[in-house]
Amino acid sequence: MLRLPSVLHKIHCLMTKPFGPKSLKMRMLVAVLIVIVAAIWGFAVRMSAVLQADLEKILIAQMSATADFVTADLDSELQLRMDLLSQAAAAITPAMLADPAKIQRLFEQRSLSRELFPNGLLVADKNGAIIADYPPRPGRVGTYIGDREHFRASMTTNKPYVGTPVIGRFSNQPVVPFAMQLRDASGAAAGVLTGGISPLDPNLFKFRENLNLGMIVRVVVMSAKANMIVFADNQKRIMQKLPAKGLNPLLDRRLGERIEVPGIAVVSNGVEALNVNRFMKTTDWMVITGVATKTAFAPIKTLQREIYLTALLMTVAIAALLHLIFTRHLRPLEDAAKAIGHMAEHGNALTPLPVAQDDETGRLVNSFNRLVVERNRLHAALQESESTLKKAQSVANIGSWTLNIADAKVTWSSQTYKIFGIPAGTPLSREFVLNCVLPDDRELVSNAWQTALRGAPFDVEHRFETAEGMRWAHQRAEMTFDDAGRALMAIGTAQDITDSKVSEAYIEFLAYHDALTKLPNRLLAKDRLELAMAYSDRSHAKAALLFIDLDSFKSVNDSLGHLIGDALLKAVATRLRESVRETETISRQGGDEFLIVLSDMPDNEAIAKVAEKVLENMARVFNIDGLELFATLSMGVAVYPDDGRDFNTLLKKADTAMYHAKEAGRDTYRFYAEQMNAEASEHLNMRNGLRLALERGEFVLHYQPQISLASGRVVGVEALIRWNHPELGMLPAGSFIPTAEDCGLIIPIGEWVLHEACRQAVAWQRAGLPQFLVAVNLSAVQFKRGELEKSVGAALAASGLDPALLELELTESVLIHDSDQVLATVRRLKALGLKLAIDDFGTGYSSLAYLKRFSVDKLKIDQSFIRDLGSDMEESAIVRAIIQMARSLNLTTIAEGVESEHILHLLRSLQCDVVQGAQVAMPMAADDIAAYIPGAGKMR
Ligand SMILES: Nc1nc2c(ncn2[C@@H]2O[C@H](COP(=O)(O)O[C@H]3[C@@H](O)[C@H](n4cnc5c(=O)[nH]c(N)nc54)O[C@@H]3COP(=O)(O)O)[C@@H](O)[C@H]2O)c(=O)[nH]1
Repeated sequence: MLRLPSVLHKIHCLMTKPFGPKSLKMRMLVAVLIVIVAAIWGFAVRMSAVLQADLEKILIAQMSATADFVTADLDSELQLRMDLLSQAAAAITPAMLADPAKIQRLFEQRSLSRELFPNGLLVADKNGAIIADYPPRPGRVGTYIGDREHFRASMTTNKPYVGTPVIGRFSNQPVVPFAMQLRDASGAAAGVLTGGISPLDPNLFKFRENLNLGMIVRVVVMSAKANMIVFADNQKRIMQKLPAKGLNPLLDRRLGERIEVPGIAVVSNGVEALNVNRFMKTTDWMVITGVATKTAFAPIKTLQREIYLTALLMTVAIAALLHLIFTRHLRPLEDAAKAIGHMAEHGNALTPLPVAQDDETGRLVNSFNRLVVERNRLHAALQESESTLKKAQSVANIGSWTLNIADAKVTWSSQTYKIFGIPAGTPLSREFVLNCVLPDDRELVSNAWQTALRGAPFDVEHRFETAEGMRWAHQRAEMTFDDAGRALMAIGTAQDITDSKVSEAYIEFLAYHDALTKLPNRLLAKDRLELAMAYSDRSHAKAALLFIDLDSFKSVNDSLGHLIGDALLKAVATRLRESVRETETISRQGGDEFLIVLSDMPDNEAIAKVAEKVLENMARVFNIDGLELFATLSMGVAVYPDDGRDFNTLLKKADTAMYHAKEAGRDTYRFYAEQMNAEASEHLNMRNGLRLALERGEFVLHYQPQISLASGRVVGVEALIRWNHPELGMLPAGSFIPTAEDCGLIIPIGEWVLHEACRQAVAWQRAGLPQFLVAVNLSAVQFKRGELEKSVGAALAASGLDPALLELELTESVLIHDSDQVLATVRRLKALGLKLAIDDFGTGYSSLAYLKRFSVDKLKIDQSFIRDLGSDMEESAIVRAIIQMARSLNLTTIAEGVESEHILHLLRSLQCDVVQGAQVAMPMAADDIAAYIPGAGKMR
């Protein structure tokens, strides 16, 4: 598309070069001049031609009249001589032929006109010998003329005959001979009478006297038969031969066809002449009268010159006049063109022009002015959109570029310079641009370019170096082609896609790796195990999958927070990596679970060695954020091909083996054994069973009494859930609570426990039992996911139990989390008026701070300390410290797992407040409590 300035420039050029080949004025001038000059000159030429034709006609008429006159005159002269000769011949009798003297006398008596035949008369006998002459000349008689043409012709005809001019044998001058046959008595030719006259004789060509031939008219008489000129104005030409055939086509035609036609021809003296011809009646002679055209047309030529000169003067005058008119009328147009040209050449802003007159030019300028207004509006809009585009490109980090194929000229937008880290304005070339591409990617870019030259879209991603390091660019271009399919120009964009490339790479990395530890994920582990299995098939070695689960990681997470938990996981990943060959794969499954893929293992012993090394490495203390932590793990091992031939089977079996390692006391590993499989299915069955148990009401609560050491009375009971399994009988809480926590069923189960315990407590009171606390265990899961306050409130409301008789047992890990949410929940629970006991106290991260903050009422010292109380000094010290600390905080202490009198005694000496355990009473059904309490009114 032409841009407006270039269009303006063209208009300007056309208008401001008035005599250039593209000048409108010149073209109009030339066009009008052609019309006028054609008319003038057409008229002049036509007039000149008509005049010439008319003059020609007049001349031809004049020539014709002259020719007719000359022909008639000459015919009359010849006829006169032929008649005279006939009469003379008739007078010569046959007898006179026999006696020539008589003929002589006859000539003398008759005195035949010498005027007509100045050259005299001759009589020849039939043999051609002259027998008489008049006037007699000595020596003439006896002369032979039988060879003359006129003699021979007359011997064959009985008519007078005009012969071919010859040179007279006696006069030695040209002679026109006349001849008449003489006959004998039998009428046969007996001789010839001849008479002669010179062609120069004025008596023969008398017309000369009667013709005012003037200077211009010429007369020529010629004999076709004799092929010579008989008479001519120019005497030298008399008896000359006629022009050879072809030299004068008009003459050839006249003589050949014997026609009388006027015409112009170049005659034998080289002069062009207009002439007419006539044939004589008395002989074959042809008379031509003519006039030299130069002379004849002289007057008309002068006239023609006058006409042409007038036409020329008129042409010049009209041209000048037209030029003046056009200049005057086109001036406003030229002025407008100059002004437009000025704007175009100097890049001035386009401004409307003054309108000089109300005609086509005025309308043109008006249209231009409207165009200027519209163009200025569009220009402003374009500038705005260009600036928006520039901003958008800058935001999107997109630059643009062009490449002219013919001269390899490259242009870059400022953003493109910025993207490639090259100072704006640096001269560019195709080579320079290619050199910006990282050497490794140049072939890729070149190939893409070559393909684009053949019509495919140019779309390539490549790397390039900048001062800040390697970056990625995405270049796209569209090519324009000529009609022959040759590439002309490429217009493209360049975008810095480094960020998206990095993200892409990270996303790709994340598809196969764990974001936290950067270890391969399950997918990649699967892939690696499959490679290891394929290798084993070839090498007859073994492969192994080690399933690792950290022991007690949950409590680390719960007690120290996720940040520490994450840091520990990363440190564990490093330890695992240190434990195996570099070629082995370590993978994180999520949470605290890891996999190790071992390949090329000769036997199980080698696999066990790796497992032991892992455990050994884990035994060292971890320093996480200044905290010294110990982490152990449980590991299950499945071996290929012994335990399975695919990833999923091996994973399942390694998982099962890992559970067995856990059950075996943790911090150990187990190879998979078939027996384990059955147990794993049992675990699975249990989940389903728990769900059904809740629906079918198979849960029951047993209650374990808690006795005050001071009073010996039952001060409380701990509600402990039991599953009355239809096939397996009464199952203890420890056998299914962890599974219920795992699968989330602990929420509805926990709610049931709360309702049931509260209901039972009220039932006991109603049955007249003394008041005592009912302690209900709460799982951390309930705290996190359940709506605990609602459940507790609902249980209290439903049962009508006094909240002061309800005690909730929480493990330390719940409180240690110390989040605002936990604090708020605990405070709201406490606000209900119930009691709070810390279960398993001493096993976690015991802290005085949270005990105060959460307004804890009771510490329940863990069984593990109580069990070894008598034998282990350290444990005794711990129990003592806990009891003293509790006293200082005004908290009640309760010892659980009291199994002997000895321990009971020790606890009493340590001033523990309450005891619970086999030594006192094992958990029992609700009905048994009613029976137990009155009897146990006082402890022994
Ligand atoms: N969230 C809930 N947890 C519950 C619930 N009911 C029980 N539990 C928790 O399950 C764990 C195991 O409980 P259980 O199998 O019921 O064992 C309890 C007692 O039977 C047992 N015990 C009591 N005295 C002795 C003894 O002298 N020796 C000995 N070896 N064991 C004894 O101790 C368990 C009570 O422990 P604790 O809660 O720490 O007081 C257990 O952690 C229960 O908390 C429930 O409804 N919800």
